[in-house]
Amino acid sequence: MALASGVRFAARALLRPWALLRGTTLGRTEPAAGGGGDGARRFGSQRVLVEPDAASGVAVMKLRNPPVNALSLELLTELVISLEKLENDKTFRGVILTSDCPRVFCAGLDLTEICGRNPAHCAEYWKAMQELWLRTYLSSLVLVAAINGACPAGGCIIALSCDCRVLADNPKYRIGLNETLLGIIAPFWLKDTYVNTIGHRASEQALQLGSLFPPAEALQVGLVDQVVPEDQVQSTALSEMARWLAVPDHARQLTKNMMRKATADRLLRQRDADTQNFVSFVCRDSIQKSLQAYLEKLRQRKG
Ligand SMILES: CC/C=C\C/C=C\C/C=C\C/C=C/C(=O)SCCNC(=O)CCNC(=O)[C@H](O)C(C)(C)COP(=O)(O)OP(=O)(O)OC[C@H]1O[C@@H](n2cnc3c(N)ncnc32)[C@H](O)[C@@H]1OP(=O)(O)O
Repeated sequence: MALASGVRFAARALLRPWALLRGTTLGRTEPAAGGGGDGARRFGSQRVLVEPDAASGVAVMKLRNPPVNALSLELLTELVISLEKLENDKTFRGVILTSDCPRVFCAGLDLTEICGRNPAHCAEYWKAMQELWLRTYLSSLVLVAAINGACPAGGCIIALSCDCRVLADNPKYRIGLNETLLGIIAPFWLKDTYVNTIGHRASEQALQLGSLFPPAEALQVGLVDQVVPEDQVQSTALSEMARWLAVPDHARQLTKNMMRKATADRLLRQRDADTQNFVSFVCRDSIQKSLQAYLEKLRQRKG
């Protein structure tokens, strides 16, 4: 499914050389764990490990930005590049998105990318977040989220952009859009994605309360599709992938586009306004203070 040319252009313009080169090993391949035949060679970058299996047409894409897979500008950029590489390789039909960090799938936006940063950086950062959402939400691939850890806010939106979600049955692994608890709000396209997944009334309540759902409640509200023992998340994600890949790609892709295009177009039509809105909102003194206080609280928790 071709993304709007504007998005492709934006992606290329966004993927500045330094972001690609800083500590990454883009393009370098290494044997996947356990060897494996042709096509089993890993590739990716410093923060995204891709384990492709050409025989099945499925790749496992692991977020590897310790300690909590906070969505730094580099991680956002590397995720877009890795996904684009797999989409352009017709060997692959599906991607399982998971975490290489223990206990956390993705901690959401890297708050250090917006706390104490200038408006120009916040704008660049938010464009990268928009781009990742557009890439995953509209991907021609089948995306299955194997959620093997905590999944708040920005991490939840990545999981929601996938076609389905498998969550480990650990009460510490909570998922949801908790932005209001930080004193911020989810932008309309996150709200739209939530509504498209769990419905308007459930979204209205969960967004206002900043709800982080434990597995049983996440399943009940429809935020995730399966809750399984932690050691069965990856195998269950593979089984779910097989179910989706049993459908002819073209028909599935056209149907996915029919279901999601209107939501994505809403952002595409007003990307710059959304960016300006984000920058003016997060750069307010009151919001900066709120985010700094939240970060401080996180850092003191271990004390
Ligand atoms: C009109 C609308 C306009 C604008 C909208 C405005 C904003 C955009 C809105 C929505 C989009 C998305 C927003 C977000 O994603 S905001 C971030 C939300 N994330 C969270 O609330 C999660 C915070 N983290 C945690 O709860 C825990 O860290 C976690 C459960 C993930 C893991 O716990 P654990 O005990 O394993 O680790 P910690 O000791 O807590 O953390 C380790 C280390 O990492 C730092 N950390 C954690 N999360 C973040 C983060 N999101 N950003 C940056 N740094 C983070 C933490 O401080 C520790 O650091 P250190 O002490 O230095 O080791």
